[in-house]
Amino acid sequence: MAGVFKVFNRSFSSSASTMAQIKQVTVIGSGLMGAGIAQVAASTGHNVVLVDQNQDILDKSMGNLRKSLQRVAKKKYADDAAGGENFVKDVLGKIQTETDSAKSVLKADLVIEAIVENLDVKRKLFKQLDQAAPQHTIFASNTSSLPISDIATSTKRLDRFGGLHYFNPVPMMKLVEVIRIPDTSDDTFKSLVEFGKANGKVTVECKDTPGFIVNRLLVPYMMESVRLVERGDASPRDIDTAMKLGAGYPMGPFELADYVGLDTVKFIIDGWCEKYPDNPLFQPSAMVNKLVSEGKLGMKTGEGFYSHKK
Ligand SMILES: CCCCCCCCCCCCCC(=O)CC(=O)SCCNC(=O)CCNC(=O)[C@H](O)C(C)(C)COP(=O)(O)OP(=O)(O)OC[C@H]1O[C@@H](n2cnc3c(N)ncnc32)[C@H](O)[C@@H]1OP(=O)(O)O
Ligand SMILES: NC(=O)C1=CN([C@@H]2O[C@H](COP(=O)(O)OP(=O)(O)OC[C@H]3O[C@@H](n4cnc5c(N)ncnc54)[C@H](O)[C@@H]3O)[C@@H](O)[C@H]2O)C=CC1
Repeated sequence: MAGVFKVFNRSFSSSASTMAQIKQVTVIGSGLMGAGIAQVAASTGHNVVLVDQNQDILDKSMGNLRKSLQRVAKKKYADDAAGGENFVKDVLGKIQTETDSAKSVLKADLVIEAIVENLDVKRKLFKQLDQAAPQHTIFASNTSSLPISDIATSTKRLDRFGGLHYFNPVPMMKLVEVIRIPDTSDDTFKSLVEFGKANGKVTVECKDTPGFIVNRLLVPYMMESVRLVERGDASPRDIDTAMKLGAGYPMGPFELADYVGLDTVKFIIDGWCEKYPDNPLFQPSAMVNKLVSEGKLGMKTGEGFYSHKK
């Protein structure tokens, strides 16, 4: 689409190769991923507005973000405690919090959505943001498993829509998958790639295909792990040990599921089961469903497949 839109008070044709320079970033959802994305964006010089449903959630997220920054500072400023403290202060100073999502996007060059993995909720949010955000604002979703097109069609800015898929924990994981839909303009796509690189990440490009690259391979592996347990073939602990020591993975699949969050895991399984009803791998997992119904969501609640209580 070759429309004309405003970038920093200048008019550009979206068909010209002039990328929007991204300085102001709004991150919606301040959970595991949103807080990590906000941290990395602010650490790399961007001004960030971090949004969630209420101030209590935001305060808790900012507490976690501060702890994560302190871990980074400890390494980066190993011999310079004052430098480390300044680093943490400077980064925190670049992050504002907000509970009104429409207000949060008024100055945004880029909005990254990292809310719950539910298509209707994401569409409802983007429809509202589309009316509030300036013309030039690019929208991106961090979805793990939903088609970007299904989210983007809730807006009228398909040419300024794409996927930016970060990995957990965002400050440590080096990859960002950049997803384009057929309508994503070249300028939008380039801006998203440049933003990923400006975050200090390696970017890979992928079409809007289920699970993109990493989750297309990771989800079947994790699903097969839970099937092994459900068939009584091996225990979660032995599978985790086997994959760490036999395949060199930093975490086994059950440790990783607890790390990702079993609520998010369940959203992914349920979504893929609905989309691929004939694939036995994506049938609901009784074990995951039981844990979620008991509120055992993994590390975030202190218990999942394992106990994480200190
Ligand atoms: C099986 C059940 C059924 C499943 C159903 C299937 C559903 C499918 C679900 C798919 C989910 C997909 C989600 C998604 O979209 C994509 C993802 O993100 S997948 C997750 C990808 N992530 C990983 O694979 C993580 C693997 N783990 C690791 O790389 C390491 O274990 C980790 C870096 C997390 C921790 O390292 P470790 O050595 O184990 O522990 P330390 O605590 O010593 O940390 C090392 C080092 O790192 C620093 N650090 C760690 N976390 C942070 C942080 N959040 N912030 C800042 N710094 C951090 C820490 O300080 C240490 O630094 P040192 O200087 O070395 O001390
Ligand atoms: N957990 C993981 O390892 C990964 C998750 N993702 C994706 O990132 C997204 C977020 O996942 P997590 O951070 O794990 O979830 P989370 O549950 O930790 O955080 C989600 C946050 O969004 C907030 N929220 C929900 N609806 C909202 C709304 N309408 N407006 C503002 N805030 C809202 C919630 O209050 C919560 O704080 C999902 O799409 C998930 O699939 C992507 C990569 C890895």
